[in-house]
Amino acid sequence: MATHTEQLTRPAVQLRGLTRSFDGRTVLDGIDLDIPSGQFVALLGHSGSGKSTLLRAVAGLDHEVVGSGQLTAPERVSVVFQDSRLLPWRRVLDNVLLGTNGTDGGQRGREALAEVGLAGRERAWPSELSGGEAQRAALARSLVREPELLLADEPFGALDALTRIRMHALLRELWKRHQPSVLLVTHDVDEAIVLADRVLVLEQGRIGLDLTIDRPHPRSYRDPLLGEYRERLLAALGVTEDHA
Ligand SMILES: Nc1ncnc2c1ncn2[C@@H]1O[C@H](COP(=O)(O)OP(=O)(O)OP(=O)(O)O)[C@@H](O)[C@H]1O
Repeated sequence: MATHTEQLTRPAVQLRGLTRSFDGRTVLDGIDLDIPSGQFVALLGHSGSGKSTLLRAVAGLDHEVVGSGQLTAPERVSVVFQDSRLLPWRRVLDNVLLGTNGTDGGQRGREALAEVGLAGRERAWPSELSGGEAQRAALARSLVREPELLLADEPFGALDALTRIRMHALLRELWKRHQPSVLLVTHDVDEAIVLADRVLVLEQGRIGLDLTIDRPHPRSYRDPLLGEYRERLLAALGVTEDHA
């Protein structure tokens, strides 16, 4: 049995030898990963490299991955996807409260909506929200569960560039306030280095690069030191910026 000290220092997420194949093709090839409690981690990789597969496994949504290795994750996990997945026939507050016991008359849901800047929109229908507002509502829905781990799969991928930047600030602010561990899947190198304290690159079924971003927050996209991280990540992804 784990001692009290071991429980306190144990990482929020612990993967050992996690493997997943589809039709005989190996997508995750023995992934080892520890995410300390409260760390904000971004996961980069080319399309088809297995980012969503890894996230789904950590979320407990992939039953076939069980038995391929060791997977430990917290009990309270929230997942946010690229589309908000709000139920169109429920008002915004009812969407946020979905799956909660609602014993406080929806108070926590109202607070979560206020936190993401949607106070006053509780009774709106999802169809009345913009894409950015719908993602804010999705974040509010994830918050009411007070997750120890927030998993986000390209949550801002469908938003315009300006909205995305505002959402970056919001996510970071929510993280600072609630301190969940975060695993954010993204295609966007800049998004990863502006938001995360650690960026992983998934390639050929393994973590090819594990980079700590040692810069204070809030980070500026124009910080020249972030440029160095950017180059390392692009190199790990095999991307050259030479368009000449
Ligand atoms: N349920 C499934 N059945 C068969 N193949 C799958 C399944 N889920 C994922 N795959 C395959 O596994 C590989 C990795 O997919 P995954 O969605 O994890 O990649 P990704 O890195 O998230 O890609 P993207 O950035 O394009 O979303 C792909 O080749 C995909 O076709």
